Parts: sequence; structure tokens; C-alpha cells
Amino acid sequence: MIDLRTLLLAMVLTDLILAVSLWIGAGRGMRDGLGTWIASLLVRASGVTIFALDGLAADPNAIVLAVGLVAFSMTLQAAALLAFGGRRLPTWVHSATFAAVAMPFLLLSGDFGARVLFAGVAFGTMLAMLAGITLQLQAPISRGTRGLAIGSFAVASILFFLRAVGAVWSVDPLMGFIEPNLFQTLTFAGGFAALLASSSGVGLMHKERADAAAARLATLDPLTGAYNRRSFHETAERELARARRAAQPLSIIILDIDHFKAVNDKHGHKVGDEIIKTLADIVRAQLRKEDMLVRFGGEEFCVMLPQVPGPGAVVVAGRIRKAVASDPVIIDGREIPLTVSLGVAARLDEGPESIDELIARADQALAMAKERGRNRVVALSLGRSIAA
Ligand SMILES: Nc1nc2c(ncn2[C@@H]2O[C@H](COP(=O)(O)OP(=O)(O)OP(=O)(O)O)[C@@H](O)[C@H]2O)c(=O)[nH]1
Repeated sequence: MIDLRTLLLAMVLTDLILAVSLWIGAGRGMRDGLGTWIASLLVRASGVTIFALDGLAADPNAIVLAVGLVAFSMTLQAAALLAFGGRRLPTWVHSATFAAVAMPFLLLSGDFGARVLFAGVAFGTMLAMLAGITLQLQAPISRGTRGLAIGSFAVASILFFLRAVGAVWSVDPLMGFIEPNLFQTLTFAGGFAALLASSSGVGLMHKERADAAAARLATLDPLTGAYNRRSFHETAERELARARRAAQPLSIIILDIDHFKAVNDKHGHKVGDEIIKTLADIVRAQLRKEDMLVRFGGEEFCVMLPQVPGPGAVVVAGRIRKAVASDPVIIDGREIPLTVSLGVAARLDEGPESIDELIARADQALAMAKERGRNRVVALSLGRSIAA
């Protein structure tokens, strides 16, 4: 049987190691409440240290501070979970909860059984609330990770309630609490394991979010949010193979800002970047969900239109041309007139055709649009052989 004080000190050490591990793991990305979670572990470690060293010697003041700190660590955890979901816990909740837990504890001085009962119910309720917050988090977390976090809060909550009930039933609550009997050891060790598991769950939640962000970064262009060329190639090859198998049309449009060098020279590179970003938004507004906008590089974009035949793509390209030319873009209060040239190519019914061939043809069409005076759409391979 393990001595309760030993368990408490093991818990302090575990919290400190967890805090340091999460801090190292976070690197410089201490965002979305991770820092608050780490703070909660340090606050809990200090509360439990006081409890282990002084509280068990029944020092009335030390134990009040200890439970107040543990309550504070739980409101910090609530704040950390809410921050992960993009919400804020009002600051007053921390001090209000500290007072709401510490004050009754002070008033119950001398009645150890009532204190254990009160702390068990208070902490059990707060842990159940943490489980509820995690359940409602509007974040893409895997089921396993969410389950681990919710399960650990729920188990810890149940064990706190069990300890409260145990204290009520004990003939001598103080002895019942500190005596290393089987009930104490099991409930304490179980609660300890659950609190440890909750930190693992939170660590995994952050890792999953970081992984998703890295995957997004690898597929999207950071300036415009459009797909990058590499991810386009993977998707386009797949889409083209599918279109060929199902004898369905597929078109692409390549578009490029006219005289962008002059715009860049006149307004500067930073404004140029803003223009590229704005152009992506204008083009996106003309597309459907299944269409794919890709930044090919610089001020050149490609749009893939699955299931759209050549003539349909020409209509879309015309709409984009008009939307860009109709109003000047406004950057930093400056009105900058803008036009684009567009080249369209569509998948042919017969013959093997790679995505590179399709791009080469759209590029050729774009060059013709530039040659013919810019601010226009030119289409290639729109003859009878086009899949429709
Ligand atoms: N601001 C900014 N400028 C870029 C970026 N990438 C390329 N450019 C600039 O875009 C310009 C591209 O010019 P070109 O494609 O050669 O020609 P253009 O002036 O657009 O003329 P046409 O395409 O023939 O109408 C160059 O001045 C590049 O420096 C970028 O990411 N940001």
C-alpha cells in the first residue's frame, strides 16, 4: 500500500515533468491555451505540494490555500480548453472560483469530514465541467484523443465524488483520508492516473492541430490560401484519370495579371502582394466548391474545373475577366485598375492526355491572349473532339 504523502509528491513531480515536456514540445508555438494549460499544472503542483507538506499536518491556513490553488488550476484548465476552441473564459471566474472553494473550506475548519465532502463535490463538479467543455469543443480533434481527454476528466470526477462519499461514511474522516487503505490507494492512484491522462489528451489535441496546420501549409500557398503547384499536380492527375474513365469533361484555365511588372514598379512589391491576394479572392468568388484554385507562382493562377467542358470553362474565364476588369482594386486607399489574360484548355475525348499537356495548351492559349492585346480569353482544343 502506498503512503498518501508519497502519492501526492509523485503527483507534483509528474505535473512538473508534464509541464516541462509540454513546454519543450510546444517550442515557440505556445498558442491556443497551451501556455495556460502548462500554468495550470504548475499551480496544481504548488497546491498539492502545500497539501502534502503542511495540509496533512492539519494546518488550517495551509490547506485552505492548497484547495484554493487546486481550484484555480481547474479554472485555468477550463480557460485553456476554451482557448483551444477559440473562446475566452472571463478572468473574474478564476478569482470567484478560488473564493467559492477556499472560503467554505476556511469556515469548515475543525470538521475534517465536511471539508473532504465539500472538496470532493467541488472538484468532482469542476472536473465534470472540464469533460463537458472538451465534449463541446468545436475543433477537429480525432475521436480517440477527444475520448482520452473526456474519459480522464470523467474518471477523475467520479473518483473525487467517491472520495467525498467515503469521507461521509468514515468513522474518523481524518484517518479515513490519510490511512493508506485499499480504498484510499485505489481512488487516489486512479485519480492521479486520470489527471495524467488528461494532460496527455490535451498534448495530443495540440499535436493534432499542429499536424493539420503543417499539412495545410504543405498544400496551400500562404499568401492567397490557394493550392500550391505541387498539391495541384497530385489532385489534377487523379481528377484527369477519373474524368477519362468516366468519359467526363474537365477543363483548366490559366490566368496572369497584365503588365504586373509595371504595377509592381509603380506601387511596390508589398502592394503587389496585396493585389495578388485580392485577385485570388475575386477569382474564388466566381468558382464553385468543386473547382480548384491554384497559385502557379508569381501572379499566375490556374483553375481546374472538373466536369466542365471547354465552352463552360470559356464562360467561367469570361466571368473572371469581367469581375477583375470591372472595378479597380483598392489597396491602402489607392485605386489600382487591373486586368487579366486567360488561356483555356479542355480534356479531349480521344488519346492519352497528361495534365502537363493540358497545362501546356492552356499556357499557349494564354500567350495568344497576351499577344492579341491582353484583357481577353483565348481557348484551345475547343473543337468537336472535346468531351461534353
Ligand atoms: N509583388 C509580387 N510580384 C511578383 C511576385 N512574383 C512575381 N512578381 C512580379 O511579377 C512580374 C511578372 O511580370 P511578367 O509576367 O514578366 O510580365 P507582366 O509585367 O505581368 O506583363 P504581361 O504578363 O506580359 O502582361 C515581375 O515584375 C515579378 O517581379 C510576387 O509574389 N509578388
